[in-house]
Amino acid sequence: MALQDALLEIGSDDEVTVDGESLDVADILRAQPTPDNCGVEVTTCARQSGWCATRARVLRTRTLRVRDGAATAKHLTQLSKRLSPDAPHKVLVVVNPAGGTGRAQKVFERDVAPVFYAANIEADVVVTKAQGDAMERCRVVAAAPQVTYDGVVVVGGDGTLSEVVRGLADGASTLADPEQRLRSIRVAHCPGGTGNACHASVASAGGDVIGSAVDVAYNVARGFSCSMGLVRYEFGERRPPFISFLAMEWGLVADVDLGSEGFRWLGALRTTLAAIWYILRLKRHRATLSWLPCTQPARKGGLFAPSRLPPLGAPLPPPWRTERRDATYQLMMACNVSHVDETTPMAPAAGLDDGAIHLVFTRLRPGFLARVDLIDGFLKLDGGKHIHKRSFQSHRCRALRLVPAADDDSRTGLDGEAVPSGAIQAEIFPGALRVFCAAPLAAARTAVSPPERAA
Ligand SMILES: Nc1ncnc2c1ncn2[C@@H]1O[C@H](COP(=O)(O)OP(=O)(O)OP(=O)(O)O)[C@@H](O)[C@H]1O
Repeated sequence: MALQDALLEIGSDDEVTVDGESLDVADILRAQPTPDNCGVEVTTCARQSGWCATRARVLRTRTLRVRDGAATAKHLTQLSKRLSPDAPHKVLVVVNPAGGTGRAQKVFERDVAPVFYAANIEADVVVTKAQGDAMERCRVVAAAPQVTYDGVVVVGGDGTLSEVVRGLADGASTLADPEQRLRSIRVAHCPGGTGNACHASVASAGGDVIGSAVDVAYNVARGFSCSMGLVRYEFGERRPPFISFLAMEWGLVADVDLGSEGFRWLGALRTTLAAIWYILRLKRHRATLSWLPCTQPARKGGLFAPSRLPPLGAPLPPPWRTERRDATYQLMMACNVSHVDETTPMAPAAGLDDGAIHLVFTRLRPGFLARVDLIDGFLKLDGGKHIHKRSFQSHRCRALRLVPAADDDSRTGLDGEAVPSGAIQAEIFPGALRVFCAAPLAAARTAVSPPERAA
């Protein structure tokens, strides 16, 4: 094996240098001595540097000169392990070959599997064959008497992740301590779908590069994780509750997302064209919207307990706030995370576990000016600047209720999936899930934003 003409040294303070240049121990995934013991083979996953680099992490293996290969490799391995005591040993990887533009399998093989191999993580890979596969597999995993996997890594879109989260929650619900079981199986989202909202929200909160599956795989390999809230949507007698990690969409946004399902082959262009189409033929969406402001921090726990909300149909006591009955809206989103796809921070202020649902809606006077305003809002979505427009209202809340008017036929979507329209209400459960994330986010204490003052 050819040795590179670079010398690796470990200083007395455990600082590692290669030809005098500092090497971050946290970037080292593997270190092995060469057969002649004159070198060490080091695999790193470090951020690219240089003016034309994207900053995304890159896996790289180099063979470097050292004085004692075996001793150096052992020392490096110890230093690296000390930094990641929670690194997973075994994970379940769920790949959806039908997600997005069908690149998930390639993303896994090219970007994720080599990182797991270098980090010595055992991976059981499930390639889904149809809708529901991921949910069923995760249900079985979470319901098992013993935890088999330290984490589930999704390579697909938000639809697949939604199946994984709901499957884990459903499986965990059969056990005596479902909340503990759900939190014990950490989840990661590698971008392999169209929207990849969860990935984008976690990456943007942790300073990772949005769209980089290598960054996600590195976080998994290191075992860094943080808490994330989940939202439980209730439909009364109509159907069982829905556990959501992402968002509820209603009105124009639901039309754009759900109404353009058949045009997935257009990629990101699908939503742009659909937005123009649905804004031009703007519909009236009428409903009664109420929410419980964040006057107190949300209570921990309770995701698997009976609902704490007043039954659907029962009046809402103060401090619930209600907009006008059967008011006209154009769009309404209730976001649990900041992004609704890789380029759209619909609720830019949303933290991963800030104990709040971020409501965003517009109530414009129907007409030509409403269309102009909405197009302007959509153009500002990329930078999250829509939120500064007067027409876009945003509120942080712990719970919400949406009751469409009797003659309203607007679509409703949960985590990108169409659900039957009708009255719906929801509550946030902070800290219900753990997700793999970048080191700074894992290190930061769970920041629950301060309560809003009562209106
Ligand atoms: N082998 C398969 N064939 C067809 N559909 C599948 C298959 N495996 C999973 N699915 C379903 O495909 C749907 C969409 O997948 P996914 O969410 O991964 O991609 P996407 O919709 O392109 O991305 P996003 O949800 O981020 O917009 C999911 O609801 C999932 O259940």
